[in-house]
Amino acid sequence: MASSSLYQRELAAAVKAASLAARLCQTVQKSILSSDVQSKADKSPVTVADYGSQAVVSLVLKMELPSESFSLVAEEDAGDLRKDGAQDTLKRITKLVNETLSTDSTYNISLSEEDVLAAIDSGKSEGGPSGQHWVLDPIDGTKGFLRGDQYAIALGLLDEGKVVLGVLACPNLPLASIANPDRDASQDQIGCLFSAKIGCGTDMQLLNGSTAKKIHVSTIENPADASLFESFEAAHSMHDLSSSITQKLGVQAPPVRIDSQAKYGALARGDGAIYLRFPHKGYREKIWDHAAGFIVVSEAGGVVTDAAGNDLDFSKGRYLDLDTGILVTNKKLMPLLLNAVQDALKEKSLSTSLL
Ligand SMILES: Nc1ncnc2c1ncn2[C@@H]1O[C@H](COP(=O)(O)OS(=O)(=O)O)[C@@H](OP(=O)(O)O)[C@H]1O
Ligand SMILES: [Mg+2]
Ligand SMILES: [Mg+2]
Ligand SMILES: [Mg+2]
Repeated sequence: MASSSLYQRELAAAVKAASLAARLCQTVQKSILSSDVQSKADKSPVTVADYGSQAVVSLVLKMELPSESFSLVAEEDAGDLRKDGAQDTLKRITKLVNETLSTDSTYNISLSEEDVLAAIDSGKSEGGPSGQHWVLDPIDGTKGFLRGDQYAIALGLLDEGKVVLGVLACPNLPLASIANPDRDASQDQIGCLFSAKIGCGTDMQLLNGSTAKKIHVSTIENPADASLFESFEAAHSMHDLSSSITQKLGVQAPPVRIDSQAKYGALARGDGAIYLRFPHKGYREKIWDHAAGFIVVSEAGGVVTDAAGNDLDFSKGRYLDLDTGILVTNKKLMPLLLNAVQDALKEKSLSTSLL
């Protein structure tokens, strides 16, 4: 067990940063305008909320931890916002950031557009195996955010290449199990925050501030009783491959498809027992898409590996170097899951070599 005071200030700062960023995202999601959505060079969407959330997290961490050196590896950068024609968008982001920070009575500041650009661009660190680095996905699941579905603000801290704490704010995740088709959605309390610190377990609280309780992964041992999470977007994970794996395992329930690292949070509290992610060939996973989710699941008693059963290595810079895909489940099911994955991958490579 790690000492309970280790990383305590950092965890409190991370919870505050992610909660304020979630507030900004909720404001934007309520009033999403098509002009708020831009397309990055790789055609993926980015919104005023992605930029605003990144600025808020960066500013709050710096204000809460003023004496510490600051390194942030984050998804977005302000390059497009500095271009001609982006002035109105930048104005809107700056207003949103100032309004969000002013909801916390301890902050009495007014940021300029240049301050906001600088806060966004402070996320350009390369990370790596030495020292401490914050890792941020300001909105994970931007497509889900745009659809009004699940998304997460995902913030982790690396120390000497290892994830030592993580916070996942999931503004649209119900408190009740997301995998239960019989739940009455109109009765749901919505908005969950997961937090984990190395050696200290995982907590969940309502985003609006209820007291935290410890959560644990599912104790299911028979794969027939397990349910599966996977990406909502088929472009992000091969649904046919996870379907052949779950057939081998005898999983009965249909897959639950939700966006973002909300899948890690839902698995950490036992809503489902397996999360499979198989990106199409050539895609390289980024550390911000997994760091917070990884520790939220690990500290809740779960296991996260690549498709060959190797631990994830967050010390290699902005990308995760891994074999084929990501598997998440409890300790009892992992050996069975690994066998099924290996079999399904062998069959897939045989069938493609016959084409
Ligand atoms: N081609 C491809 N393959 C795999 N993954 C990709 C791909 N393209 C994008 N991404 C990343 O997926 C992140 C969204 O997470 P999920 O796949 O879990 O959710 S979703 O179902 O796609 O909404 C998403 O995170 P955000 O950009 O933060 O939304 C991306 O980092
Ligand atoms: Mg993105
Ligand atoms: Mg992401
Ligand atoms: Mg993102």
